[in-house]
This record gives sequence, structure tokens and C-alpha cells, in this order.
Amino acid sequence: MHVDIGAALGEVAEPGVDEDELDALDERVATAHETIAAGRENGDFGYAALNLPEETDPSVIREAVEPVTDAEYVVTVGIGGSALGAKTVTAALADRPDRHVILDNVDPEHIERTLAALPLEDTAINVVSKSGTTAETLANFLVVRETYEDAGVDWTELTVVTTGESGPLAQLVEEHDLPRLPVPDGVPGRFAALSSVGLVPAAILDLDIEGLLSGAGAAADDLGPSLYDSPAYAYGAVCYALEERGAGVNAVMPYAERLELFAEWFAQLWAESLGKDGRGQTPARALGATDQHSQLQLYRAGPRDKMVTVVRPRERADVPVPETDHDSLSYLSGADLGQLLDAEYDATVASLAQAGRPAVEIELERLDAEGLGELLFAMEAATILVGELADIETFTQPAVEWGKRAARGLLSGEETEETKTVAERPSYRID
Ligand SMILES: O=P(O)(O)OC[C@H]1O[C@](O)(CO)[C@@H](O)[C@@H]1O
Repeated sequence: MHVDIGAALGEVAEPGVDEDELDALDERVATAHETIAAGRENGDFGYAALNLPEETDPSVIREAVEPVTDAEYVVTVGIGGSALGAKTVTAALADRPDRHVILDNVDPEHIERTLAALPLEDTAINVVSKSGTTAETLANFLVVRETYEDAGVDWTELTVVTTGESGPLAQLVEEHDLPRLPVPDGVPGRFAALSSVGLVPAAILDLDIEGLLSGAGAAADDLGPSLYDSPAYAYGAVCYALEERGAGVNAVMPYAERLELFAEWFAQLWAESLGKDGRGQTPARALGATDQHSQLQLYRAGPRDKMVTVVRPRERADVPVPETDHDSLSYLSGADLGQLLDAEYDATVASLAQAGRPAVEIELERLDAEGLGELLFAMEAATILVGELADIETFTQPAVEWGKRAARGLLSGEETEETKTVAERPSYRID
């Protein structure tokens, strides 16, 4: 994996990072790296996530899912970090990503329609919750369980659970003697893709989870005291510097359909880790080349409040564009779709630079298990670095708790501070 920051430098972009500022940043990266390395060494909360490539044992995951590896489909019941990593991995690596169905919302129509379309007897159930208490996950699991029971399908034979040792989900595991995989200690959900939290569906679909972990391990080896030698830190440091200079939005635009969900996974990682103390870049999800035809106008001619992160694999499938005798289409003849997509990528980066808008390029040799592992790990390390440079608490998400308490209170009918505030919330209806 390599990172190209050329289109984010000060002589090209506004906001931009001047080369002499990079040296000053690099000194701070060296200090931050020391903290990160010490945190990894001690297995400290959050930093421990960067030890997962070594500590995750794929054979343990394969053993736990062995009873369900002949399932045609797998349905994941989880939300946030307990779903995004898993769906990113199968979307990127599976030949048939449709075999992995995700229930990471509680929309009744969607749940009903999704379950109705699944051959339940041939669908494994992957339930994931670090806390074991998340309302959406537990509600969906109860609905899934009842749906299987109503269909006369023994869900206990098809279920694998990843959760902690306590909580209602752990109790269900005990009650029904379900196979349980642990959540890694000291790792926030959004940083847990490289563990059983993110790898169970990939193992059930027999994807290369070993390659994924070794790719992540290679990225871990790249971490060092200088941004000039570590693509992950270079990405993080430049994002931090651009945010400091007004780029409050980070539009993540992979040029590969198989990486569309990567942008969704990144959005949680970036927002929930760095959205603190009144700061934090807003991650915007886009897809190249599709969103050139929807968002690029804004990225190139809108407010100078954003940066664009483009991602591409260099190796692509070969789908030639058929010859045609239309002169106006002669420029397409002989090309293949991959060449067209890469031309679009290069043109978009150049068009942003030409308009003085900052962009950072992330390139993988190829989008295989190793490449994806490297990318996921590098983005986690970049996030942790930004947290160090911004001096914020990267690994918690206190701001999400109020809403959870309010929703729980509304459902239980309990009158709480939160439910009172909900009842009194501002309203100015226009019908
Ligand atoms: O894995 P759990 O505990 O069900 O939490 C799911 C998600 O909810 C959050 O806690 C936010 O509400 C995320 O940080 C987490 O990834």
C-alpha cells in the first residue's frame, strides 16, 4: 500500500500542507508513535487494537464456525463496529457478497423482507455485540430466533455468537449452549474488524482470513517514528494538518465497487473516534467513478472545507470495451473498463489539484485479502495517530449514550431525564 500526498501539498491546494510543515509534523509523529508503541506493548485500551494481526488466531474462528461452513448464506445481527467490519470484508473479498446478509438496523419492513427471502435452514446466524446489551442487535436477534422457530428450523444449530462474558446475549449463549467467540480485550468495536468481531462471516464463506491478518501484520511492521516511512501515519498526519487548516470534511471515494462498504466502515472509525471536543472531520462516503457524476461538482467548486481521499487497487479484472464503428466512440475502442476507471481516477485527482482542492491517494497493489488487511490496519493506525496529534480520547464514544438511554426509557415507559427532554424537544411543524 502506498499513500500519495502530492495533491494535498500547500503549493497545490488550499487548504494544503506545506512541505516544511511536514517536517514539523514528523517530529510530532515520532512522539505519538512512542505513545502508540508503548500502548501496544502494555496492551492498553484502544492501542491493543494494533496487536490484533498477531493476537487473532484464525484457527479458533474456523473451529467455531466449522459446524455452519456448509451454509449457503450467513446473516449477521450486529450494529456499528459489530457489523461494519464484517460486511466490509465480505463485500471486498467474496465472489458472491450477497451470501452475507446484514441486519444492522431495526427497520421492520427491511427485516421482514430480508428474512422472508432467506432459505433459513441454509442460513447461518452470526450475532455480534461487544457489550451484549445493544437494543437493536438484541431485538433483531429475538426476531430472527422466532422467525427460525416459526419455520421449524433449529436456529441453535446454525448460530455463532461473538460477545463478552456478561450481559443478556451471554446469558442466551449459556441457556442454549451456543458456540461463543470472545471479543478481544481492550479493543473498541470499531477497531475490532481484524478479530472474531469482523471475521466470522468471512470464515463461514471460507474467505482468506489468514491472508487478511498477514496483510494487516505487514502494515503493522510499517509503523515507525516517521511519516516519511509509514503510509498509515502519513495519511493520518496529513488529514490532521488539513483539518487544522479548515478541511472539516473528508470525502472517502474508493474507485472499486468492492470497497464501497469500506467507506462506510471508515466513516464510523473516523467519526466515532475523532468527533470529540468540538473537532473531527466529517467522513463523507462516495464511490468512484459513480460520484464524479453527483458529488464532484461540490468537491471541486464548493466551499474549501473538505479534502478527498481516493483509494484504488492497481490490479483490476480485464473487461474489454467492445470495438464499435461509431467514430465518436473510437476513444473507447481497445480500452477496457479498468483502464477507463483508472483514467477517471487520475483525471479526478488532477481536476481537484487543478482547482486547488486537497486530495490524498491511497493505492493497493491488488484488492485481495492481504491488500484489504493492510488497508484496514493502516486506517486504524492513522485514526489513532490523529487522536494523539489532536490530543483527544480516541477510544470511547460517550456522546452516543444519551440517545440510548432516552430510547430505552421511551420503550420501558420509565420517566427519566432523557425521556422528559424527548417529550419537551423543540417542534415547529409545517404540514
Ligand atoms: O458491539 P456493541 O456493544 O453491540 O455496540 C455496537 C456499536 O454501538 C456503539 O457502541 C455506538 O453506539 C459503537 O461504538 C459500537 O460499535
